[in-house]
Amino acid sequence: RFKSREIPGPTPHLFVGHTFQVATIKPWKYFETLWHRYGSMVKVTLAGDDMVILSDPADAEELLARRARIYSSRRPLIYAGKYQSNNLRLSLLPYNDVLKRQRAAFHQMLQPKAIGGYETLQYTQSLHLLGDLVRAPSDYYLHVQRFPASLIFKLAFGESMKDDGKDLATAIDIFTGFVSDITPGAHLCDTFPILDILPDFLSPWRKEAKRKHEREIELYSRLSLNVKTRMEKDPGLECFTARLWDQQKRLGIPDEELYYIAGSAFIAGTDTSSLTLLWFVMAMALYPETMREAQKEIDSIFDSHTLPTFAGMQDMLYCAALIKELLRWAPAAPLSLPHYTDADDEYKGYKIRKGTMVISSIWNMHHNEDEFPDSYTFNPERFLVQNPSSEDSATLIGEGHYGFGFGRRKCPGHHLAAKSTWIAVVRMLWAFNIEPSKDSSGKPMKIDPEDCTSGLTSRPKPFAVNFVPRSAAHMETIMTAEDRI
Ligand code: HEM
Repeated sequence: RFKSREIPGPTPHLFVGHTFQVATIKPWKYFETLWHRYGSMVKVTLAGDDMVILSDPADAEELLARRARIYSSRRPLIYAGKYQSNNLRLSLLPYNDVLKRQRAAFHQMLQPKAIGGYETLQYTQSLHLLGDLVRAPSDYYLHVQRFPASLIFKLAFGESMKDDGKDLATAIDIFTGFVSDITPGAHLCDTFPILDILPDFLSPWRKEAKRKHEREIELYSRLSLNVKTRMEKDPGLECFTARLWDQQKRLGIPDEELYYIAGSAFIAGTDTSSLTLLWFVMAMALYPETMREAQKEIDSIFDSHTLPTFAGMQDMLYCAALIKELLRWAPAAPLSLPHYTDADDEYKGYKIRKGTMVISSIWNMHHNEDEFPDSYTFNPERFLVQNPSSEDSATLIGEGHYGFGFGRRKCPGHHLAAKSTWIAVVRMLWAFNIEPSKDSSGKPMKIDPEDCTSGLTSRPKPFAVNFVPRSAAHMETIMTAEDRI
């Protein structure tokens, strides 16, 4: 059918292809070795299915953005079987009408014009983060994750997340399960669909998928129905789920789909944003010079009696560069999310078949030494530009790296993520020095960026750091501001 050549790649094993190599931990590391050996387009197979790994952003731009008509699909997990999560969860939907209406709903909530209205909430939640860090600095790992979770929870459901931590724990559990389920090669039945014909008693994964679906739908439906009840008393209630209920009839959204749209916002936004902040804490402990440089800039605008606000954002070029570098150095989703082709295609003389899984390796793109010299070092200076364009800072934070993906499936939350990360980072650096903890002999304890989780997203495992207040005046400002709300 094709006149063109096959994309280079390692020779597949009989029947299983590269299933067992790809499924090893940190697949982005395996793909990094393939990139160095075979070049920026590599093909591997999972038991007959093609997987193409892109390591050059120009190829990803051409295929996933310019040829988006062919390259924007996704595939439900065979593993999840008949459970609704498969055909309702935005990030797994093929390119169809359900996806278009879900993305339109997300766009309404997350477009730049809308997120300007969320600043007050970003101030309150980041102030709570500072307060938590003053009261219990050793629990930083939890506080830092709680900040985006409580922010997005309030945006999605119009109320504060309960203090008992139960909803947060369930959410962390849901996205931890999801990111491991969707990792290429994670479940054998997704690699060998033939296994799906086995009866239930030989298919333990079906029971597990059912249990996960029930827990998700319990959380999402409880929260969404609660919004509906509150809207009866308060028709002007402002939140994403309230707008979804308003539009339900017009857009023809069934109840279960509505629950999943609301829940997806919470889950997709929380995991990526929270782990990005954990990487930030690690970067500051590893690169104290960078921390001091950012603090110099922050101090030139906000004294110890003034909590940082977005008013300084446009002028704080070093902090903007630091956040870009954070998204480059530690991409939340090192392999983005897979895109699937809906038709045969040819590119650069290579054949790409219908049904191919196309992976943009953000990890490899961010380690291209020509574009990012000394790429394993955290160095915001690489993003410092003399003449920034007139674009707003939240837009600028999303540029110059590939951390939010490509084309029609690009992250719809990137403006919100840029601003939330900015306020949390700037306020933490304004208030604290972040330092590695010392062992009993007074030596700084080892912090290793390689010690991180593996899956679709990657977060550093807990590491020992101290949040040291920069002055009594800073702490006083935090406490007084918290008392006022
Ligand atoms: C630092 C924070 C974040 C990072 C690094 C990030 C990164 C990504 C990436 C790489 C993708 C896949 C893009 C592709 O397929 O090409 C994605 C998809 C997605 N993101 Fe984000 N994201 C972040 C925050 C958020 C937030 C705050 C929200 C919502 C409140 C969100 C909602 C989504 C959704 C719904 C998708 C799936 C889109 C689709 O399948 O069409 N993300 N994100």
